[in-house]
Amino acid sequence: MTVTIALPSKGRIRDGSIEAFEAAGIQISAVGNERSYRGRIDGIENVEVAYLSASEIARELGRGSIDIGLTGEDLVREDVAALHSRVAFRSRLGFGKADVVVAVPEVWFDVDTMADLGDVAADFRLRHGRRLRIATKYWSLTQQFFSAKHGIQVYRIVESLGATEGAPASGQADIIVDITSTGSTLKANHLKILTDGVILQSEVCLVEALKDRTEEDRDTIESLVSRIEAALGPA
Ligand SMILES: Nc1ncnc2c1ncn2[C@@H]1O[C@H](COP(=O)(O)OP(=O)(O)OP(=O)(O)O)[C@@H](O)[C@H]1O
Ligand SMILES: O=P(O)(O)OC[C@H]1O[C@H](OP(=O)(O)OP(=O)(O)O)[C@H](O)[C@@H]1O
Repeated sequence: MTVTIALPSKGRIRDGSIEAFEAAGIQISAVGNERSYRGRIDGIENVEVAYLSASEIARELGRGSIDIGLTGEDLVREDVAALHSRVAFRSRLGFGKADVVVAVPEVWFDVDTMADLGDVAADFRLRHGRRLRIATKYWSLTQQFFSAKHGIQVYRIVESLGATEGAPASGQADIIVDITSTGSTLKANHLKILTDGVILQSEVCLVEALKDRTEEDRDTIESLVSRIEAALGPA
């Protein structure tokens, strides 16, 4: 059998992923020409490398169509349903760090916590004739955090696939749930993070799809995981 390992083909976590493999002494060579989206690991016969986008890696891990992948924890937690039965986070790799946060307009002076926001959400329809709108691409993380964790049930998610921080100013939403690293985009858009509004501290992880495997494939995976862990640290 063949073990398929997926690495980001582009974007902000691509270079760090390649460096992680180099640090572990794992050499990848392209199959076919230099622009090929498939590769092999030198010295290990039964491994195929697939280059996919960060969010495709999360999705394919959930489907079990790849065996291991390097991608952001936020994307895996957002995209994979029944997470614990489908994937295992094997190592946290220490790069691609960013927080998924709840942010509200700075001018909401009396709203600093999720409890304050819960009060606002409860009164919103009475005051404004509609539910509180949250702009985000993180539907699932938002629902888990608002409904399951904080018991806030009355809100509406407005899907936003880009420039989410602009949604409150443009009137498309009231508040946002988005990723932040330096905080400068939030600041530029006059938004503040609620004091208990950090939903997830994400970073790039080495993630394994949970499925039945031959002993040889399991050994191959364990050997790759331990080489990367030795170079970059365990989960
Ligand atoms: N400042 C940041 N802004 C957005 N994402 C960040 C940031 N810092 C780290 N990340 C992480 O980078 C990952 C997304 O990377 P990137 O946006 O490059 O992917 P992509 O290839 O564009 O994704 P897609 O699969 O949607 O095309 C996420 O896991 C995210 O948590
Ligand atoms: O906290 P900061 O350091 O300001 O980073 C956060 C911002 O960076 C990303 O957007 P980016 O402009 O990179 O575009 P993208 O949404 O296409 O990834 C992300 O979506 C946030 O908007």
